[in-house]
Amino acid sequence: MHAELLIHAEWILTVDPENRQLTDHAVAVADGRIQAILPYEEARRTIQAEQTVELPGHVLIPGLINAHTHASMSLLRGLADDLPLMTWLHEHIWPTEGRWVDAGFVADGTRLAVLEMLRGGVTCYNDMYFHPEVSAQVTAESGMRAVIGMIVVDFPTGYAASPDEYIAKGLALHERYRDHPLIRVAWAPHAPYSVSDAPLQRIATLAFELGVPVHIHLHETRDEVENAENAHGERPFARLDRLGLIGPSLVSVHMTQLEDAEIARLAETGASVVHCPESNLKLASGFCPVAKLLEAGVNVALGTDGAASNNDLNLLGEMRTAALLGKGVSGSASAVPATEALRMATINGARALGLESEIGSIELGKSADLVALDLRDPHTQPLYHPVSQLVYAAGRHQVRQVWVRGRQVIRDGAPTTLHVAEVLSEAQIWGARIGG
Ligand SMILES: CSC[C@H]1O[C@@H](n2cnc3c(O)ncnc32)[C@H](O)[C@@H]1O
Ligand SMILES: [Zn+2]
Repeated sequence: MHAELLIHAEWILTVDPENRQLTDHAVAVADGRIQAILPYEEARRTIQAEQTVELPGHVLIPGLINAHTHASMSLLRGLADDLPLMTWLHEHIWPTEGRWVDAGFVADGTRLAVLEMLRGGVTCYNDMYFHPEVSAQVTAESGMRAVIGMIVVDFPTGYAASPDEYIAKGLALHERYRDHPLIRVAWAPHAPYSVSDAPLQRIATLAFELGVPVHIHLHETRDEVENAENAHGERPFARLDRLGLIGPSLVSVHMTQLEDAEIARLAETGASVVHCPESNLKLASGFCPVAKLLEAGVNVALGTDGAASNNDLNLLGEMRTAALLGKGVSGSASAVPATEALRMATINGARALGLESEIGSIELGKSADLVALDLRDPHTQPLYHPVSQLVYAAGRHQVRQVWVRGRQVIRDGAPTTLHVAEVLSEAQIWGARIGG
């Protein structure tokens, strides 16, 4: 058998339905896809590889999936800290966005975020931000994978003037990326409090027709739910259900306020939840009942949210926080074990984004979106269970090799498609402009 690439790793965590942990195996890649997973000796005998990468002491995992972020908000990292959500948004973030966000901001911010994420082993992200056509282009150029949000809000911004215009721009984006190998699109109405019934109903119809996900902030804080109940006598979840949005394409982000009946409804309809533990902690938004959701059979993925509320785009850190917080919130040390946190950051993210047949696990025929971490560091030794070191102890500097669709985008810790000094210099210029 001929392969373009053979990756020989000391451990492989497949995250496939059998959740295999393989030792001394190799993954063969052809045409950007996983062609074989074999014991290394057998691979050596049977596969003619153009390139072999030897990874002693490394664990190979599926690329991590950041299921909710606002990539270009990386340029607003550290601008306004230690505030609750609504003060942070209304008094700091939205005024700053109104003044500074344009296509150039989104290009430079997305590049900074893509660089940070690739270096942290994230190979795919789900975005919601202004000028999505710019994020899509920058991401595709960097060789990363993304689901780009076709954003909708009721109010005018520098990007669009009305819900109809946001939707028209979204449809144009969908058309532009219809057959792209790395870029997909999703509807991204910002939140129930910022998008009214008519555009939400139209989005429900269009999502069904186009077969794309609907990505929305939902039940982020108790205030959000109480304000809606006081104003309209209805919880936002019930309103979205009435408008036809609770279903298999729903990617509901945050969900810190959930009643048992809502959890049952999520499970029954096949909707996904994206848990953003660090953003929820930093904004003191509340706690998503992850253990209960998993128990009920709801698909729970992991996201960082934007770097302005996290303040990093580190999925390794997010797995650790999710595993620890899941135990704290449920009162059970067995809740959200390391293997589950890894599933949330990989296959569950893929499922939420409608990409389960393509990414999220190391399986035959799937895209070769792969990450190798070197565990030969004092804080990840000795090694009883690779998944334990990965989730509870590993850091981003241990991400050494990253491939997306079989293309190496990080080699020995350094990007192959982005120029670090240039990306940092543009970020510093924006920092001086905005802060000065
Ligand atoms: C319509 S573009 C996205 C919009 O969302 C804002 N945002 C960033 N983080 C959050 C959050 O945690 N909750 C609600 N809205 C958020 C961002 O600043 C953009 O304006
Ligand atoms: Zn968000």
